[in-house]
Amino acid sequence: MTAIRAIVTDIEGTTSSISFVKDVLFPYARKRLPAYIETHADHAEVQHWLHEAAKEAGIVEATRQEIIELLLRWIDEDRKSTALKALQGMIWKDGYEAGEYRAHMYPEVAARLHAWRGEGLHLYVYSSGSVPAQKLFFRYSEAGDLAPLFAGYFDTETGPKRESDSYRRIADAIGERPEHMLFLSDIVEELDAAAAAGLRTGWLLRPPQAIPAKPKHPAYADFNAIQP
Ligand SMILES: CSCCC(=O)C(=O)COP(=O)(O)O
Ligand SMILES: [Mg+2]
Repeated sequence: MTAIRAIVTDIEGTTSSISFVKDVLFPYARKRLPAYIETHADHAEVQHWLHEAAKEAGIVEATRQEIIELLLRWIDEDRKSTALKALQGMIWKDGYEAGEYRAHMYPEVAARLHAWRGEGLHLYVYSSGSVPAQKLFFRYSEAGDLAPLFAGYFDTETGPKRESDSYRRIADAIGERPEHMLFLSDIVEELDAAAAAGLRTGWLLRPPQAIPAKPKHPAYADFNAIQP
């Protein structure tokens, strides 16, 4: 079998629990988003993402209040909007820096990432969370600063996670052939897209989820079960 040289990992449901994202990060951003936008309305980056959100919603002219309500609705719907994710990331920064939370890591993840890195594998992240949010997530993790382990980060600016072209772009960006790359995720549609681009796949089915008798992708209960 072709050697794996690069591992690309999803975050939510793969390295970390869905509940940390949904029950800690999303409510933190939801509570602070209206005030954050009001107080940062003259910041170029905030203006850019508010404009992108309006464009995504097909709104030609909107008041700031209407955009805020739109973004709050998208948080509730867990919409994987690049604009929303960028704004959420800016808000989460304050919470990490103030020590209000640290990113959850499943217990074996940090040691396994260190081991893979020690074996010479190159590690990357591909998540719907913005690249700045991903960097904060691994920098302020429960298992310490894991950010130095990663050679690169990709978000939906590279493309949607359920489209195979996104994985081809990641392969091009890191200069690796798809068959030497392993993509880890909890979402079958993401794994299908990665496999269609020629990547190897690993399906994380964290307990209490059961591993099916004939899984559609190689399936693992945790990172220790993966042998790249
Ligand atoms: C990077 S931190 C927050 C994660 C997030 O907002 C999200 O939508 C996670 O999606 P994933 O693609 O990692 O399942
Ligand atoms: Mg996921």
